[in-house]
Amino acid sequence: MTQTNNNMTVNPDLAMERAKCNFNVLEVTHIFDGGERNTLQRKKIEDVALNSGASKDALGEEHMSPKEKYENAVRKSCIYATMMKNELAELSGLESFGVSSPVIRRTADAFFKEVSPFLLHLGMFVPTIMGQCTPEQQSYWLPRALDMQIIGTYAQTELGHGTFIRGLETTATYDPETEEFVLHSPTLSSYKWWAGGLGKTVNYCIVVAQLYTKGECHGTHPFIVQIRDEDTHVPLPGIKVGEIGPKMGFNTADNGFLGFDHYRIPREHMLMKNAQVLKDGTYVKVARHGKLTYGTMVFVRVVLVNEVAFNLAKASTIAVRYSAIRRQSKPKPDEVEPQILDYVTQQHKLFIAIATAHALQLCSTWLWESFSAVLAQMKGGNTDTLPEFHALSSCLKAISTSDSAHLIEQCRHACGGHGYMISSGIPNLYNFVSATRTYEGDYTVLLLQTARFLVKAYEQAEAKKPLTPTVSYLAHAFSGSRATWDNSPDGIIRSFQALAAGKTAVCVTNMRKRMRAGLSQVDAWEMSTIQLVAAAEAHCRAVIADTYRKEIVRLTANSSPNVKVVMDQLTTLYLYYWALERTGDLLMFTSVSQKDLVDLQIAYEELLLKIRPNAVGLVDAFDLRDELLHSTLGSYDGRVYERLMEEALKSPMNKEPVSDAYSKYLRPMMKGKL
Ligand SMILES: CCCCCCCCCC/C=C\CCCCCC(=O)SCCNC(=O)CCNC(=O)[C@H](O)C(C)(C)COP(=O)(O)OP(=O)(O)OC[C@H]1O[C@@H](n2cnc3c(N)ncnc32)[C@H](O)[C@@H]1OP(=O)(O)O
Ligand SMILES: Cc1cc2nc3c(=O)[nH]c(=O)nc-3n(C[C@H](O)[C@H](O)[C@H](O)COP(=O)(O)OP(=O)(O)OC[C@H]3O[C@@H](n4cnc5c(N)ncnc54)[C@H](O)[C@@H]3O)c2cc1C
Repeated sequence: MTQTNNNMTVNPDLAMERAKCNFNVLEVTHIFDGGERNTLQRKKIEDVALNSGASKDALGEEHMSPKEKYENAVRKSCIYATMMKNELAELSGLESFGVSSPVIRRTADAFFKEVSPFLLHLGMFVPTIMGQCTPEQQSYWLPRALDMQIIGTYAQTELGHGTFIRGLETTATYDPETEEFVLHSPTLSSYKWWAGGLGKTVNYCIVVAQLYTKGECHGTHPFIVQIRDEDTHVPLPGIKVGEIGPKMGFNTADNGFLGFDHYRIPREHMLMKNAQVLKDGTYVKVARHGKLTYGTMVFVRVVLVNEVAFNLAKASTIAVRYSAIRRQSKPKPDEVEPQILDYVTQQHKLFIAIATAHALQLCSTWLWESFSAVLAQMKGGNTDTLPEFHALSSCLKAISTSDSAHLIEQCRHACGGHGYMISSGIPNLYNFVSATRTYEGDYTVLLLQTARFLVKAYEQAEAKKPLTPTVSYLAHAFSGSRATWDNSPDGIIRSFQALAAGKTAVCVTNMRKRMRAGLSQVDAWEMSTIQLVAAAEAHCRAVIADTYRKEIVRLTANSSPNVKVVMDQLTTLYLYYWALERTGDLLMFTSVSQKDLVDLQIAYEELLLKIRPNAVGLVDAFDLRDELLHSTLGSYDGRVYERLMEEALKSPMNKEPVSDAYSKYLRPMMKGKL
């Protein structure tokens, strides 16, 4: 039976959940939007972009051929880009194209079940122009890129190398005679591979290549390169470009390959903010830090934390709403089948997903603010805070993407068989987010970057030298006793820090032992990398827990009592969950006892029950319109079975009563005539 609510027919179980929610949902929405004003502005943007129906497809994307899917994605990208230039730019308060605006990103998702072929233009091409060009170069390229007169991508990865940037093989050799660079792909493995939009969409790209001048190699540098004619879009002579083929996801992103045959570009097309080649071929290093050319990657790592938090919020909204309408099994024979959300194991699967979406959302805002501060310092020529920020953004990118992918998959498990339907929305979310764990720096590789920093910080702490803020807890690593366990939120966070410090200490001790036994520093490091990754992970969990807790306390200081309670419950749940996931480590590095852990498990289970009545309210507070969810299971009205059937009937397989395959294959086989 269904019930009508605000002119909408709502599933009665969902209506009941909403009636029993005991906190003000809108207040929580405001917290995560960064204030009521932002919520109103976001809603206005969503109304303008989505009310016209321009984001909808006549036929579901999933029923289209790869070519149709791509063309449809380009069609909608063009509609959305035009909206951004006109209606949305002004509304979003952005002077120009909303390169990093989370609201613009969020709204764009309504247009694409997978991704836009323009993602790399906005996500990396434009940011690279902004971050790596001189002011003169910027004034030439940026207006054209922002106005979409040219469309670009970021071509760094090659067939042979993605992680090891210094190993890239594409060459850019300066020719002082003509004042040009000659781009060349000397081997098959030097072909650029993966860049989004490269296959068919873009006419320009940032190419990262080994710079040679006066016979000397100066390492990798970025160049802006035209690859297709601005009018006909035909690839230019000397360019070999195409699409790389079907992938697990990203199938509307036309990821491409690119090779150069002695292809010439003007000298001015090297992006010269950090290093220059003068007309006579003299190489001049401008930047004070050797890794500033990696700046766009750092930017995207920061953006990705927000991106995956948003996608996890979508998956948890779908799975929690579905769990409220789905009834299954009969544990008490005299009662009706319970909503699956009443099962404690289901709550264990889902509430951590909500809490993690909150934790990552708040960490992403905090990370963005830290990034802005680092950029401001670097403008003044000070790069002192960059190593700590690189370590921080690396581990947050690694852990946020990995946790989100895992929890989105857990949301799918929580939806049983129906979660496996493309129309549930969850498979597309998983396919998108699982790629974020790999691109922009693989999980292991980035955690090892953080571990490098941790080991150095540990050595500084050992020498009683000052420590930077995110690792200041390492100063307590030398007390000689195990950290005292205490199950208050602050106590648990201190334990997480003790755990990170303890794991780092073990790594340092083992590496020193191995070196004393005759191993080189490189080999001793390599042999310790399993533990180094674990130390970096522990450090990151301590940072996330600390930031989440502090931010929630700060942001709810003036909230109504029930909002304070439910937000406190969720942060506590997050801390308990991770403490219980790491009991072995806690036993190694803190004074926690077996009894403490048994008590903590019981406290965790009781907390799940306290959160249970507010579960639907909590996901409603993400305020995700149906157009953003793309889900038969997660829509606001909970008409799950009706939507599943409606979607099934749209399948082209249902257009004819008998499939052609019957007369072609089945019938002959069954009649013994094949
Ligand atoms: C509608 C609106 C849209 C808005 C846009 C929204 C965006 C949405 C989000 C999605 C956006 C885009 C989609 C993205 C698609 C994917 C794109 C890509 O994948 S591009 C390719 C990315 N590639 C990588 O990330 C490669 C990973 N590898 C590396 O980063 C490096 O090779 C390495 C760090 C692993 C190693 O570099 P190397 O030069 O070899 O350095 P060493 O290990 O020797 O370390 C030396 C030293 O340098 C320090 N270091 C390294 N990197 C940095 C850095 N970035 N900043 C500062 N310092 C750095 C390192 O710590 C070492 O320091 P020591 O002091 O010596 O320890
Ligand atoms: C959907 C998608 C979109 C992409 N878009 C772009 C794009 O637009 N532009 C672009 O330039 N690139 C893009 N990429 C490429 C991406 O950046 C790389 O795939 C990524 O950086 C990983 O590098 P790799 O593929 O070389 O992996 P590899 O480095 O070969 O990794 C393979 C395995 O080896 C391990 N490994 C590698 N090095 C080490 C080490 N030093 N220590 C320990 N373990 C190690 C890794 O952990 C991993 O398990 C994209 C990739 C995907 C999947």
